[in-house]
Amino acid sequence: MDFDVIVIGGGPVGENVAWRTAAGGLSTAMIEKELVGGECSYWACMPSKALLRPGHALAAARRVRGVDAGSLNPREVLARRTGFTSDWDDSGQVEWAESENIHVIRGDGEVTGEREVTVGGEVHRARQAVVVCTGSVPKMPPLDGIDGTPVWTSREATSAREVPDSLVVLGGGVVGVEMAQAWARLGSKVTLVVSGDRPLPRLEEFVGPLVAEGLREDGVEVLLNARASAIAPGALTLQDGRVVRGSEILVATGRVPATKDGKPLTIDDTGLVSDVDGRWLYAAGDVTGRALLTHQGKYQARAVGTAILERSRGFEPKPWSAGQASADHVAVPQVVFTDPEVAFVGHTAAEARAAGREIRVVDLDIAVAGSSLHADGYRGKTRMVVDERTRTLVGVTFVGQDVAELLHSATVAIVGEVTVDRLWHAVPSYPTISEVWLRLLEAYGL
Ligand SMILES: Cc1cc2nc3c(=O)[nH]c(=O)nc-3n(C[C@H](O)[C@H](O)[C@H](O)COP(=O)(O)OP(=O)(O)OC[C@H]3O[C@@H](n4cnc5c(N)ncnc54)[C@H](O)[C@@H]3O)c2cc1C
Ligand SMILES: NC(=O)c1ccc[n+]([C@@H]2O[C@H](COP(=O)([O-])OP(=O)(O)OC[C@H]3O[C@@H](n4cnc5c(N)ncnc54)[C@H](O)[C@@H]3O)[C@@H](O)[C@H]2O)c1
Repeated sequence: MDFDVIVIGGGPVGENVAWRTAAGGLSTAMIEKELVGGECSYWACMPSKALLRPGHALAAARRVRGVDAGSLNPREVLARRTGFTSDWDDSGQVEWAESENIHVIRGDGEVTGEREVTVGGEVHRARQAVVVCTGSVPKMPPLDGIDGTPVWTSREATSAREVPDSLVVLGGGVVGVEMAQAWARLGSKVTLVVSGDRPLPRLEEFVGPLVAEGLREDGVEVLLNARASAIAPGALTLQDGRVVRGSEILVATGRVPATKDGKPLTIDDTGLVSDVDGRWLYAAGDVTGRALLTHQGKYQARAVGTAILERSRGFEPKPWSAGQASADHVAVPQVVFTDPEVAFVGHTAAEARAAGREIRVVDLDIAVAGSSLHADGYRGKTRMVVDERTRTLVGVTFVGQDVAELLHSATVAIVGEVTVDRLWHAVPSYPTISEVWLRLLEAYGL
């Protein structure tokens, strides 16, 4: 069949591209080989956060004197999680797509020529654009025995129907720390194997140790500088000869783009794939390797959808217009949903220095009236990285209970290029944790 736009991959990113082009009047098909809604809805963001939230609610209640906190009921927690995945049934999302005039095609889509996509032997043509939104897949480390050993990936870790007695988690990235805490709080005996000196190594250096401390308080054994060399059912061998055992082993050592060669599709800010002539092939989301995050992929999707529509009408999108994902370079926000929570946006101090910026770093404990009311003995830290030349923020990190909702303030400040002098006039309400902004600016010297 012929369409104006063909989107390959019906995850959150593909859905958003298709939604935008269909709403703009372009006939749009979306091809999905598994479940419409993608990784995020069924095996990633939603079920992982559903597994974490009950434990966080309980921990929060226990930190307020006078509250008689109960305990977790793992069966109910798992049932609530399953509710968020609609029991791995995508009929609701298919219904939504069709109600938005998106033509859903089931099957494995492949680009077989210019503006041509083949699904199950049937060739479809796109008059305007083909958009690749195929996401990413787990990356397996080169360990002896990895091929013959059944392991958990993030899929099993988010969809398991029972709490394993014990769990070994290999990899101290975001998936590793979130799933280690979720399953530990549900009663599993968890060992987290981290190859470096701290988990979350790409974040500000104070983040990983605080998260490791939180995990240890939940009974997780955190092994640092522990390099794995071999794997067998229920046993992970480290390079120093130690063997770590568990009823399941979760391999959480990163993801690779879902392309034939595992390489990302490099794009410009309108989503056009580099080195392809004719301006017809676009990509967005995890497959581009830009930021493996649902919200940022959906932002790219909105840019791609807008760019396709504008080009179909003879216009060229400009930087920072809705047709370009300009913020990808300056302000990608992310929350790690552990307890303590980690929320950060923009560049770390190390990244800013490496980029040659003249910066000033302000570090503070989160210790304001709002935090002390929020939880007895509240512990948290924050860092603000300021470009001294423009007096604007380039990065902000918060670590502590319930800091996630603080993050958007930092994102707005960075994207808006608000100077610290003007930020001074954004008065945080008393007594909220946002008062930490005032303390940061005072510590900066205002
Ligand atoms: C455990 C875990 C937790 C996460 N938690 C968060 C979080 O809290 N917040 C956050 O922002 N991000 C989170 N992420 C990242 C987030 O899941 C991804 O960034 C997001 O799913 C990317 O969306 P996407 O549409 O690009 O890809 P996907 O969600 O992977 O969707 C791609 C879709 O394309 C389909 N597909 C692939 N190839 C083809 C083909 N050839 N033909 C047809 N269909 C195809 C796939 O079946 C899939 O449905 C998490 C990831 C993991 C693993
Ligand atoms: N809350 C969220 O936003 C959220 C949650 C989960 C995942 N995600 C996204 O999904 C993506 C994938 O997450 P991830 O945790 O799989 O990847 P990651 O890249 O964040 O972390 C992988 C970790 O594994 C380590 N590692 C790699 N090879 C190893 C080996 N052989 N032995 C031991 N450790 C090894 C790496 O040093 C790294 O710290 C992330 O980029 C993240 O953006 C986001």
